[in-house]
Amino acid sequence: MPQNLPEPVIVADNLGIHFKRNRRRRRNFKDLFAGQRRRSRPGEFWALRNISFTVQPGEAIGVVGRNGNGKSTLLKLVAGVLFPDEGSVHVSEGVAPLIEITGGFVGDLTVRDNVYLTAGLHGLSTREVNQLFDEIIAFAELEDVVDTPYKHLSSGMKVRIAFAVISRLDEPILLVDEVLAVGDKAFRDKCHTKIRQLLAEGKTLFLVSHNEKDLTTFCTRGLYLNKGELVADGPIDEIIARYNADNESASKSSEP
Ligand SMILES: Nc1ncnc2c1ncn2[C@@H]1O[C@H](COP(=O)(O)OP(=O)(O)OP(=O)(O)O)[C@@H](O)[C@H]1O
Repeated sequence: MPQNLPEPVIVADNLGIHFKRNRRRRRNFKDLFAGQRRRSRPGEFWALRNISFTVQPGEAIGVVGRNGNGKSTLLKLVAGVLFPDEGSVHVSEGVAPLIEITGGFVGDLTVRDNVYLTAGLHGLSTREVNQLFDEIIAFAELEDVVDTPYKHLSSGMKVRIAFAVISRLDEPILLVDEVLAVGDKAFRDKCHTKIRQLLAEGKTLFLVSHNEKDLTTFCTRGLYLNKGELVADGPIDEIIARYNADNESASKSSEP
């Protein structure tokens, strides 16, 4: 008898996106009607191409790859912050993204207003945010700056409040980019405990990290991106071993 697998929460099918070098580029509304098979123009390069994978609910996936190899771009595509130029990514559940240090927060708004805005955008009512607000601020340990404009916070403080909000959105999929590396050790430990709790509740995790310990602690499966291609998809230990082996040989070949 075939096993009844649950419906996947993320399906990436031949996903690709290209950027223009030396210029920030976002797809505009007109691009949406320009057809799926836009070819790369001069000065453009594929940041990701031919990426296909399926994620089941509750999986914890670590994304590895050297700097600039497309990890954050992949998370942004899953979060719906960027649109693909080729292929598609279908995400069937809500996503809580912690993908940039700003967490999508607005610099001129206070910490308080940003908490209400971000939680509101993810569907929480004002009453629900009222109930969660003190817990969020206490987790972030930012009681003293609740009415300070977000832009005046330090990098570590920004990550604290972003994580505190994002981790309480109760979305089934959590996307975490390298940002946690910015927090101090005590806060990182708190975040790790929270991530463990969310995984135990059955949430799906996508974690981009250069920290092997974090990857092996939280993730069971790894995706290895190299020059914008998905070169390996498998158990996290095997993926890390392959990534390390590739990098050792790369650093040896560049020795004088
Ligand atoms: N908006 C953009 N416009 C132009 N190029 C971009 C844009 N965003 C990313 N890139 C480029 O796409 C490539 C992949 O970037 P990405 O941030 O996904 O890499 P990464 O693997 O997350 O790197 P890191 O480990 O340093 O965080 C890089 O060459 C980067 O410069």
